[in-house]
Amino acid sequence: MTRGFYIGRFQPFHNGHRNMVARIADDVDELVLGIGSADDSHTVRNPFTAGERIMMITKSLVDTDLVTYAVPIEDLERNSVWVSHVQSMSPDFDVAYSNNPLVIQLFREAGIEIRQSPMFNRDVLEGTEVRERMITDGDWQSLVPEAVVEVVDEIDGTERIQMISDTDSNGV
Ligand SMILES: Nc1ncnc2c1ncn2[C@@H]1O[C@H](COP(=O)(O)OP(=O)(O)OP(=O)(O)O)[C@@H](O)[C@H]1O
Ligand SMILES: NC(=O)c1ccc[n+]([C@@H]2O[C@H](COP(=O)(O)O)[C@@H](O)[C@H]2O)c1
Repeated sequence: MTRGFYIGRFQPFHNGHRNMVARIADDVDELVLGIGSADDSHTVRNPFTAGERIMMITKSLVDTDLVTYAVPIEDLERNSVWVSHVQSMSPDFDVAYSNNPLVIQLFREAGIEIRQSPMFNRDVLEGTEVRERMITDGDWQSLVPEAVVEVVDEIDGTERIQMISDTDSNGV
């Protein structure tokens, strides 16, 4: 039995993430999805709470063969102890997945196997692009699983991000 760990902010969970999970499913039996920056929400870069992101992920992955767990991971001031922090919150895992250079470096230094995947259609499958389209009333729905559209609608997510973008000067 192999268990993987895939960390991301998932703001929101989009089709690039969904494709990455499908690819990871070829390697492992179980997958822990780490909800990064779990303590952040209601900003333009991190509009959704950890709980809302867990809803998006759980509902998007109901039809996968994998056993999945979503675990919130708060940010820390110290990168040097971040991997230990992740391990303290997550079920044990054999291999980690990320395309983020800092995350890759930190897992490597901790002696944990880390695998990257190709980027899927990265010109549009990017959280920043999805959030930008939400703010400008563009077509963000085609970039995310149907279940994410339903969750964003349930929580009035586009109204939230549009309101925040008027007051949060930190950009998308
Ligand atoms: N289109 C994609 N194909 C494959 N992997 C992706 C894709 N988009 C993001 N990832 C990877 O998924 C992980 C989590 O990504 P993250 O939640 O930061 O999304 P993002 O699209 O990079 O978002 P943002 O634009 O908000 O920074 C990272 O390792 C990231 O490189
Ligand atoms: N020191 C830290 O808290 C630390 C270090 C590396 C990554 N992270 C987090 O891991 C996640 C990585 O996900 P992304 O690949 O989506 O950026 C982010 O939430 C990021 O904040 C945190």
